[in-house]
Amino acid sequence: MIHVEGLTKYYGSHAAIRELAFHIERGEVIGFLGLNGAGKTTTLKILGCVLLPTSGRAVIDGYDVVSHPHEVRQRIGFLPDTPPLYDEMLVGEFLAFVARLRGVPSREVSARVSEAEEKTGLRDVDDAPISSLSHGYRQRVGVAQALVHRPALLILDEPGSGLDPRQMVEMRALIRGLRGAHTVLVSSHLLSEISQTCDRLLVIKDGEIVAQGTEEELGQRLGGGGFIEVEVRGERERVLAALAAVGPVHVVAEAEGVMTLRVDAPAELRPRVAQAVVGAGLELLRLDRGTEKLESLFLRLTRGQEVTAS
Ligand SMILES: Nc1ncnc2c1ncn2[C@@H]1O[C@H](COP(=O)(O)OP(=O)(O)OP(=O)(O)O)[C@@H](O)[C@H]1O
Repeated sequence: MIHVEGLTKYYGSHAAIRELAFHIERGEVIGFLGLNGAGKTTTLKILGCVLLPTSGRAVIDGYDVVSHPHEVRQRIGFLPDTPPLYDEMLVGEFLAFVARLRGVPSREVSARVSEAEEKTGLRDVDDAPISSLSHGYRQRVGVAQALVHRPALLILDEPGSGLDPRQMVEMRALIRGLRGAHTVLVSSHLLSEISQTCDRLLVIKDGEIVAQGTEEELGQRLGGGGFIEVEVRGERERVLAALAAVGPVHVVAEAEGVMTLRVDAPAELRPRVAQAVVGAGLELLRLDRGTEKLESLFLRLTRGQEVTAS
């Protein structure tokens, strides 16, 4: 769906991105991760036909973004870092306007607007002025305008920007709901924002792709290997003995007979942790995959400590 080769963009003498190369299959949901200034927006604007590259090639659904921008624009929906919303319009009216602009036949506009509102949870604000919406709802309208013409590819530049934690949970659910109908490329500077939403991650640092793969693969490649967090009630020695069968165990906290522990093992071994605890007659209070560590690994990667690129 997206094929990028040697993509480079200079602003004056400064290379915002250098020799980017990656490939995204149809139907994939890809997270594009990098700290502020890493080059995410520059890359996404080139893919969105908003900016021309200095050199290199980006091909979307078989069409080159430089030589065939019209064909590319028909196939993509783009949420830029600042959504292009008209404050004085009503939500439904705005989406209908965008649908017509993107060539949706008049008789289908109303159904497409309803479909976009349904997907993004905007039904209740169809007749609300855009100016009256909260930031979270404005971001949803930004996503709705990107998908109202049913593009094969959705490019979302930091859809989580400025959202509070509850709105962030809703945005993640929204993006998960797009799977199947669209290929999605979504950027963020925080792993936690897109964690568990994406099939694969592309990590960009100082204008270069420094790693790509699933969260699990990146964790392993970065030396993390993943870990499992578990809270158990029971006698200390029995708890430790039961969990040691799964992997190396570290006690994180202990209070009033409840132990919080970290087991150094990949997240897929959670069922084994559960079996070990319950099988030993202990009480399992909580069982989570450890994501904090991956976040810190990601920060290490993007802040510049030595890591092998994939
Ligand atoms: N119009 C411009 N003129 C000059 N330099 C620019 C321009 N736009 C971006 N840059 C520089 O290019 C680099 C990459 O910027 P870009 O906006 O693509 O990064 P980003 O990862 O999207 O970061 P952010 O999340 O802050 O937008 C940065 O060093 C930035 O300062």
